[in-house]
Amino acid sequence: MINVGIVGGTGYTGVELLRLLVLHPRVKIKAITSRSEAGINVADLFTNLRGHIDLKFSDPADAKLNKCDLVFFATPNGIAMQQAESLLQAGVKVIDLAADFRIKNIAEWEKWYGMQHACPTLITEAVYGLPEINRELVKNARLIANPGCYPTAVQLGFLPLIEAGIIDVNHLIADVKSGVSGAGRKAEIHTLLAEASDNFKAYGVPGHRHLPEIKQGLSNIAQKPVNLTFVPHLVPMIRGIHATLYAKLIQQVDLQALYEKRYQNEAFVDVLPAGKHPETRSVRGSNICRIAVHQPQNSDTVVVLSVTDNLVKGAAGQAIQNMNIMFDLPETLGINQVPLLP
Ligand SMILES: NC(=O)C1=CN([C@@H]2O[C@H](COP(=O)(O)OP(=O)(O)OC[C@H]3O[C@@H](n4cnc5c(N)ncnc54)[C@H](OP(=O)(O)O)[C@@H]3O)[C@@H](O)[C@H]2O)C=CC1
Ligand SMILES: CC(=O)N[C@@H](CCC(=O)OP(=O)(O)O)C(=O)O
Repeated sequence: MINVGIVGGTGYTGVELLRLLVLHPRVKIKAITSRSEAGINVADLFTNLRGHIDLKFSDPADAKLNKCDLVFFATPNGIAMQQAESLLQAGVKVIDLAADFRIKNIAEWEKWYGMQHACPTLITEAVYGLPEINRELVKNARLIANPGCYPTAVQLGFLPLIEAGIIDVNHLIADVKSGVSGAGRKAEIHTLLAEASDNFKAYGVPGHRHLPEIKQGLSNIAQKPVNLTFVPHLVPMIRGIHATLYAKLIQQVDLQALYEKRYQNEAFVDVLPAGKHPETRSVRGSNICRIAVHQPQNSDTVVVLSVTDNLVKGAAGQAIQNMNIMFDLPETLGINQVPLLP
């Protein structure tokens, strides 16, 4: 069994990790931390877990994390970087769901995240955990930077086009919508029911912190710098990411065949038949990214639609996918749930 610790067990990604891990046949959850709920039974706070878990939240300072085989950080940015080094030294693997180890250029990270990096020496070693690109590196990793929710949907959507070298990478556009759980469980005015429901707005247009992450990933695939306009939106739904991606074709190929071939061996990427439009509810609660590729009116513009559940393929599910790969388990173990409809 893999002995697992979760730091930040009361946030939305933390409780999603719990929902998936309590039924994972090769995992034993040893510790779940919360500063605000320390001493409280996990199943008293999250009643969906009643009958599945018999643990109390512990304060992060008291949790015996260095006795675990793996620790997930489901914490705000800037927390994992303070503890990763000592855990690795104790032989514990680390998966950070936040952004502490995602960006290789430290000055760039410090600019976007507004803090000094506490552990720059580990950035080179950290593996960006998008298995569809980095599976071989994930296998031997000790430290995983789990991708952001927007970056997962956008990178998987653009990937086949960039790998094939058939689009102009200087003018990429990602128009992306997120449900409000993407903002986390902490109280904030913009996620109040009266603010977020029956409303729809863009935000972060001058610059969102996922922009450098997506550009870094796409530039690695292209093996040259890419230019991207990224516009996130908040939509009145709870879960889900819907990315509409635009690029200019510089070469005509059978796009449907390209996407089907690229993802034919990927358990968690589903390419829809030609002409279809994926819906966020078709992936809700699952680790699947569903993609459709279109070339409207046979013009030179390709439009890709990519949907995920931000809390699963965009966070907890992808983190468990990485864990399965790191521990040489079947990649789908414990995370092949059928999406919830309606
Ligand atoms: N929501 C989403 O869709 C996605 C989120 N992420 C990232 O995952 C991480 C967690 O997100 P989410 O679950 O939404 O966040 P939440 O705000 O919902 O939860 C944060 C959790 O971290 C704990 N925490 C906060 N501060 C500290 C601290 N200083 N030390 C230890 N624990 C702390 C909180 O519990 P307590 O205060 O009681 O200790 C809480 O359990 C974030 O970095 C987020 O950006 C990534 C992809 C998608
Ligand atoms: C809707 C919403 O507010 N989304 C969050 C991003 C989601 C997130 O969790 O950011 P990381 O993946 O980098 O951790 C935002 O725009 O700040």
